[in-house]
Amino acid sequence: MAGKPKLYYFNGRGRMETIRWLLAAAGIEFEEQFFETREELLKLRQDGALLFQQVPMVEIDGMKMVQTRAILNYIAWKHNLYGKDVKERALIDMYVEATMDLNEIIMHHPLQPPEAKAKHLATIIEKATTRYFPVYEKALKDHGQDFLVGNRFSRADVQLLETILMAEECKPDILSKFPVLQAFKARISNIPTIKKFLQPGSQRKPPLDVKLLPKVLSIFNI
Ligand SMILES: N[C@@H](CCC(=O)N[C@@H](CS[C@H](CC=O)c1ccccc1)C(=O)NCC(=O)O)C(=O)O
Repeated sequence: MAGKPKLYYFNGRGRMETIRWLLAAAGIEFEEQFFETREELLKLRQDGALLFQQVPMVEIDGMKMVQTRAILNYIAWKHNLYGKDVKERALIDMYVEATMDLNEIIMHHPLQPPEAKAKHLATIIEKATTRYFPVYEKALKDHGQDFLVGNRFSRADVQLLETILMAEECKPDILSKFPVLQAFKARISNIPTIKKFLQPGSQRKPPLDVKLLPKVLSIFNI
């Protein structure tokens, strides 16, 4: 039996956070190898551990997986969080690709220069409340079920909850016009594996501390 998955990244959310969420939701314990300096990233490269010289990298089932979506797809498929057939998977893919689009904007917020922050935040709020959240609100309202797809817990529920919580960090009342999403958030947050991940002391990471920004920028040579 392979050991626990091992995640290689800096000690922050970035692109690795959704992977942490999905492993935790699936009840899979994982280890983390944080790097603090660019030299540590370069060493991983020199060791040939990074297929495209980038992280996230996850050692799982004898593989050194890279590319966030590939890693997420593998975990979801392996732990039956990807629907019951190809059509449910197609719907799940549409929903999660959209959550990742919104996540991408949100995760880059801390990297914005001070003079661009207000406008960038306004964009996050506008996209979340006019393009993305109305779709999920309607989907849940129309089929009247507990979960987004096939009335069964899937990665779509996990990734939407992660995105909702990140959006609320940007604007605490961002769900004020989405009562069905408010109920969805409470319901999915109460799933035991997710409830545990939301407890203090779990491997869930906080929003990027602005004091850590210079370190992240130097690690990735941005
Ligand atoms: N397609 C791939 C892309 C993976 C990817 O962009 N990895 C990056 C670190 S994460 C990034 C760092 C700043 O951009 C970040 C950090 C914080 C927030 C958002 C992004 C990397 O390794 N940069 C070194 C290099 O590209 O030489 C995947 O989905 O896995």
